[in-house]
Amino acid sequence: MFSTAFLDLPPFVAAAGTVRLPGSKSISNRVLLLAALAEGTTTVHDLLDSDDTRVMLDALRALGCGVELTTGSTVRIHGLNGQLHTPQATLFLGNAGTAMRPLTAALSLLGGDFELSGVPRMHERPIGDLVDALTQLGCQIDYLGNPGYPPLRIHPVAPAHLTLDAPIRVRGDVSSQFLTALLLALPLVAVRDITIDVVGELISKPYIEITLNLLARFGIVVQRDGWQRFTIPAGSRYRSPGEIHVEADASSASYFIALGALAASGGALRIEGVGAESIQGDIRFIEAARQMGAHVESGPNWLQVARGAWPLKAIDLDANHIPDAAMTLAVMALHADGPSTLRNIASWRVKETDRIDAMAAELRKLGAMVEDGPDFIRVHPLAAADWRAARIKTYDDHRVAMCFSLAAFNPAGLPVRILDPHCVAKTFPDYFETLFTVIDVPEVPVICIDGPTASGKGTLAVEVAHELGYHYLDSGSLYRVTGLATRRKGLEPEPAYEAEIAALAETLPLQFVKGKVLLDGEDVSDAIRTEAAGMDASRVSALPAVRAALLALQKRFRRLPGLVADGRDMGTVIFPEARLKVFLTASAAQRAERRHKQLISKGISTTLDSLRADLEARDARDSSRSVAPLKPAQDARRLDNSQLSIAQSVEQVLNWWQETQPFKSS
Ligand SMILES: Nc1ncnc2c1ncn2[C@@H]1O[C@H](COP(=O)(O)OP(=O)(O)OP(=O)(O)O)[C@@H](O)[C@H]1O
Ligand SMILES: Nc1ccn([C@H]2C[C@H](O)[C@@H](COP(=O)(O)O)O2)c(=O)n1
Repeated sequence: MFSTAFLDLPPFVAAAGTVRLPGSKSISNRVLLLAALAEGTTTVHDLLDSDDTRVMLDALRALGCGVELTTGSTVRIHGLNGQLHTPQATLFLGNAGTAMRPLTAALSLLGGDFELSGVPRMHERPIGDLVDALTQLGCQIDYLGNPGYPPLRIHPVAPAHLTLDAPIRVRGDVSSQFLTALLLALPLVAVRDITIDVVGELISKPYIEITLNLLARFGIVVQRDGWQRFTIPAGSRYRSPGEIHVEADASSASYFIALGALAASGGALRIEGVGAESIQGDIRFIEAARQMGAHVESGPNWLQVARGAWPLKAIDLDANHIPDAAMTLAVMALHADGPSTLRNIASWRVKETDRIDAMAAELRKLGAMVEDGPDFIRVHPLAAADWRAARIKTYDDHRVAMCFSLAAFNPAGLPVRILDPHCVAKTFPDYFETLFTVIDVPEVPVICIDGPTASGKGTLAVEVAHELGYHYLDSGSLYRVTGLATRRKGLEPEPAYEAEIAALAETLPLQFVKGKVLLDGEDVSDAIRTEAAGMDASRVSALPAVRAALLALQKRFRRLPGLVADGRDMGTVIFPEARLKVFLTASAAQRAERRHKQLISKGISTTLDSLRADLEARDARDSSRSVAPLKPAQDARRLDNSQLSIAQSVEQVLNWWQETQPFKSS
């Protein structure tokens, strides 16, 4: 997951390959609650691991439910059988509507003292209609902040004091989660038939279908009269199905379906974990994508997508049945042959953010003309000349972030900056990493930092890579490991052994794991950092065959979203086309002092004078060798950091990097 302040996506040109999607959030959180309320143990496979499921799991633990995390994405839930072990708890539910709404209903009926709160946005998301419905039953719930919104306090009520004989009326036109919450919770008290009447036109019906489907898996068969009346039969009891598999998230599939529809070439994009037969309503995104021209095939638990019509065909769609996935259509609409309108999407306004406002504002930043109203959005296509490189605000809304990643696919070849990319953790923590496995870009960005020993290249490069979310290549470590392997083989790091050393370098069993350097599984991170190892590295690095042997390995570090590489010849030989090359220097006295401090802090005793002599000897060898000598690239920016702190050096390089980017500071 990217925890950086922003993530820059270079322009995409093609997409192909296979992605496996994480489990559905809607199914995961419903299954967790049902498993917790049920009798027996439920093993849940392919559970989504995300912010929203984590708050649900934490809440269940706080309520005394046994939660065992087994392998990977499998969780075992020991059901409470409708009886609370802990009738008092304070639950923080983040921004997870799929936890807040159903838990409010279930805990109101279970009899206990509870406080439910969330992040500030959760306290702006309405819950009054659900609280009103529960109050009709006799539940006692207080608002701790604004009436109609969390946080809430739930007071215990004896089952005998609940009024179950009259139909419970609940509004269906604000959020279908209110009805879902009642359907999931009312079997707890079904000593008689309990009827729910929906007031107003029920929105997002497919989500109710998921609820009914999963209730049936847990032994509750709800009788339905159209979409207006639902009856939970007397004597309903939750029974664990034993094992249950969570389908991959159909809403998450929408980004990859769109990608397949947008990708010009490169073959088809295969999506695994969800197929057209899915129980999730958002799978009907396929119909909308096909309507726009996408070529979509499906089989059991898979989808395959390729570009069909181009430009895409504009649509005018009542998107009430696919509220989440429909956001993806708004970005696809930029490539359509006319304006596209998404209607009946008022629920967008009460989601993680006001999604109509958010989508309109960010699409406009890309240069698009957008019209919007209380329950619709109309997006006009964007001509190549009108696209702008935008910094996309994500409003702590995972779907805004994921949708706008698709804007990196544009005819103008412009990058997109996604601000606060970590918001995808709500439902798809590895979204960007997954995206990077299937997209093709003309150029993966590289920043080169070259310079003499102890100038601070490594420190600077690691920090810059961290700020940008880029990969890091410490090319010196490759020569250092080669030097170590040379010694271990009983060879001298000299020209006489050039061929043998090059053969060693070619097949180094090297791994970089969590900042450690492993040689054949052994952690050699400290062994390669001694001054003697540095000297050996310098010697082997002067051998042309060794440099050639390490060339391909270094180039393989260039992966999305970008690379910061440090060494001696990053800008001159390995990545000569890099947009930013920095040649970092500091006075010999400063460098010797820094290295001295560094070694002392590691418990290695040495003297300043010997260190200075060593580093000057190393600089001389590195600069005078015949192949790839240490020297600034012609277009390198020089930075003498003798008088700069590490933070100042990092800031300078990041500023230079920003200067190479087309983003306006809007
Ligand atoms: N601008 C700076 N101001 C003060 N100290 C710094 C600065 N940059 C780096 N240092 C310190 O100098 C020491 C050497 O830095 P670093 O290991 O990053 O250098 P290097 O150029 O990568 O060395 P080598 O080429 O030998 O691997 C570290 O202890 C680091 O914290
Ligand atoms: N791109 C590179 C990186 C390193 N070397 C050589 C020369 C150095 O003295 C030695 C150790 O590098 P360090 O870890 O100090 O950065 O490796 C090189 O020739 N080319």
